[in-house]
Parts: sequence; structure tokens; C-alpha cells
Amino acid sequence: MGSCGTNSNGHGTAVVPRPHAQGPAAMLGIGTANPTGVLMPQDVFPDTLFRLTNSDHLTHLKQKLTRICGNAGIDKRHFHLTEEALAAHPELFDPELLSLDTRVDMTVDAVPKLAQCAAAKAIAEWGRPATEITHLVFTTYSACGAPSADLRLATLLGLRPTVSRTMLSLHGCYGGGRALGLAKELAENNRGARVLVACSETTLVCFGAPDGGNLVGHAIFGDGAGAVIVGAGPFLEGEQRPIFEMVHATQTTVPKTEHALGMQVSGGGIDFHLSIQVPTLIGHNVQGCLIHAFCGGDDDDIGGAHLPSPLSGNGKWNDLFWAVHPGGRLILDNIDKVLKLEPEKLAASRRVLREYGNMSGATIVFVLDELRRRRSLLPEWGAMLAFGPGVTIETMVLRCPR
Ligand SMILES: CC(C)(COP(=O)(O)OP(=O)(O)OC[C@H]1O[C@@H](n2cnc3c(N)ncnc32)[C@H](O)[C@@H]1OP(=O)(O)O)[C@@H](O)C(=O)NCCC(=O)NCCSC(=O)/C=C/c1ccc(O)cc1
Repeated sequence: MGSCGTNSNGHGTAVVPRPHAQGPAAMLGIGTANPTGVLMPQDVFPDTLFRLTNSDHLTHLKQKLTRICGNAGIDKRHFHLTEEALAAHPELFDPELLSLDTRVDMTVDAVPKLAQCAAAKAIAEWGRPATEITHLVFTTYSACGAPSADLRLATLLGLRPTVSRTMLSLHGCYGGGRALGLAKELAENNRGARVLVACSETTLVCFGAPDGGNLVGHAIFGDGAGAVIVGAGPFLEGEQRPIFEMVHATQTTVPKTEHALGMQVSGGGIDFHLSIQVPTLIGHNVQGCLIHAFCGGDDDDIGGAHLPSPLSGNGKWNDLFWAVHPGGRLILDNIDKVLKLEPEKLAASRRVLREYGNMSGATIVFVLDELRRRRSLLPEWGAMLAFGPGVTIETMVLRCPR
């Protein structure tokens, strides 16, 4: 981005590079949304799933799913896919039939519209018109096709034709963390930039009849969208003041763990693979990622005066507030154990898991929204963690301004 001005000879105009912003980027508005189609209590999910997919004869699988659902720390989830839609599209649960076309058709509208509901709330809180958004970063694992869901969302919201769009696809559960990290870079490097981050996910791309390999996914995933407006100073008249400052962001790929989490597009939609080792892998690696982020990551001159030092003294990680992607109950349990967190530290993540399940990349925005409601009780410094295929761990140092 540049701006026009008079060149050094005083003749004509020249494009001058856009200067950097003042201070770190911050979240200036947060919104979330869920589809209105189905609100599914967790305790009736196994019966409903097996009935709707004609799988009641698979009694051992049903018992196992009932056990996993009971241990998942989830009370209810929202889904776009209704009983009527399933009855009209048996290809969605018959592995002998191709279903990718049906899934793509359904997500073309569903994904951007869900994002629109979340974005409208974030924009309203931000307090400025949607036409002042300069950048859009959209993340989803639930849609494919071009022009893609980012353009559709830009049209639905009436964004300017000059809005700079970036689409992040198939990042799975770290998509929200990556999009926020990218928005931070865009906002800090382009003075006046206001970035809309939108994450929209629906399980209808991977829904299928229960089998031996997909029970954990059936037990934990739900549908939802989250949106955040990100900008850095100077702040504008009428604009929301920073909710959370985004102080430093890092991404770590855990070596040799490509096998642990994955998604594969096929004629039957998206198959996903969750290894039983994921909670242990995350538990083993999370402390290293946090140290890397809080000690400045690759950027030697960041780690000094302005960051807290939770690694020294007695307080350690309990001096922070925590925005952790609730990938599964066992993942939160392992993080609690490894970091020796007090029971309330992951309360926002556990509440989001309980009320909505794991909505993949959108979930972290729900956790931030939950924390924002408890803002007056939070310590000054916090950590955000999101993880997904790679295995990739996104870490961000947050600050809650007073
Ligand atoms: C809540 C769980 C699912 C169950 O709790 P539990 O304490 O382990 O319960 P149980 O001890 O009763 O175990 C239930 C059964 O499930 C089995 N199990 C336990 N995880 C497994 C397993 N990943 N496989 C296959 N059997 C298992 C386990 O072996 C056991 O089998 P069985 O002994 O025959 O009863 C818990 O295991 C848990 O939180 N697991 C982590 C789930 C997980 O990997 N989440 C993904 C994090 S990354 C992310 O968020 C998204 C990635 C993503 C990727 C693709 C996308 O399309 C979108 C998104």
C-alpha cells in the first residue's frame, strides 16, 4: 500500500511506502456465530447419529462412541446439517456413493454466511464502517472452490473492492491462530490498516457414517464461526480501544509428526485423521513453544523489557491468563498437567468446549470472546495457543491493557 504525494523535484506525484503503525496490533472487535440448524445435546448424539445413518446394528461402535462422548467434556454442539438434509442426501453417509459435489454445493453459501454473522458482530463492536476494512484474512477447512469464501464474505459485508484478501485453507484447528498472527503482521506494517480475520467451519464436509476410524471426530467436532478486527495505533475517533494487544507471535512445527493429524479431500468429502498420540505430543511440546514465544522467538531484540518473565520467580505460568484451543478434553488436561496450571486457568477453554465442542480454527475466537467477558479479572499478560496438522503450534503473547 502506498499513498500519493509530490516527489522530491516537486513534479507530479510519487508513491511513497506506507509507514509502519505505532505500537503492537490489538483486537478491536470480536464476534462469534453458530448455525441455527441443529443444537445437539451430547448425550443424545450417539443415538441420533446411528439412527440417521442406518448404523444401529453396529452396537459395539455405538457403545464406544457413547463412552467417548461421555468423556469429551462437551454438553452440546451446533451443526448446519439437519435431519431433513441428511434424508435428502444419503450420499453423505453411504461410503459407496460420491458426495463431494453435494458437500461443495452446501458449503458455498453456508461457510461465508456463517462468517458474515460473526463478522457483523465484530464490526459493530469495533465501531467503524465495514468500508474502512483494508484487509481480509479468511480461514476454513470446510470450503473449496474459486472465487472462494473470502470474496463471498467481502461481497456480503459490502467491503471495498480494494480490500486485500488472503485465503487460508485446510489449516484445520490452527487456522484461527495463523490468521490472527498474519493479521498482526499486516496491521503493524501498514499504518492505518484494519484487518478482518474470519474463521468459519462446518463439519458437513467430513460428516459420514460412523466407522472404526472416525469416532473421536464425531464425538468432538462442531460448527461455528469467529471474527476479529485487528488494528494498531494511532487509533481513530469512535473506534473501540484495544481488547487484547497482540504482543508477539510464533509458529512451531513439531518435527516428524506429519502423520499425527491430517485431512484428505476425496470423492467422499474430507477424511480426517486424528492420532491417539496428539494429546501427548502437544503436552510434550507446548512448554518449548511458550518459552520460544515469551523469550522473543527468532527476534532477539523483542525478548527484553516489555515482556513478562513467567519463567523466573515462583509464579511462572500461573501469572498469565490463557487462551488455549480446546482441541479435546485430554489435550487441556495434559496442558494443565505439564504447565502445573491452577484449575481455573483453562476455564474459558473448558467452557467453550462444553458449550460448542471443537469448531476447529474458529474455536480460538470463542475462547478470546469468553476471556474478554472476564477481562476485569485477568492478569495483565496472557498466552494464546492453537494447534493442528503439522503438528503445528501457534503461540501468541497477549496483553490485556488496563
Ligand atoms: C475426549 C477424548 C476424545 C476421549 O477422552 P478419553 O479420556 O481418552 O476417553 P477414554 O479413555 O474413554 O477413551 C475412549 C476410547 O477412544 C479411543 N481413542 C482416543 N483417542 C483416539 C484417537 N485419536 N483415535 C482413535 N481412538 C482414540 C481410546 O483408545 C479409547 O478406546 P477404547 O479403549 O476402545 O475404549 C480424548 O481422547 C481427547 O481429548 N483426545 C484428543 C482429541 C484430538 O486429537 N483432537 C484434535 C486436536 S487438533 C484439532 O483440534 C483439529 C484438527 C482437525 C483435523 C482435521 C479436520 O478436518 C479438522 C480439524
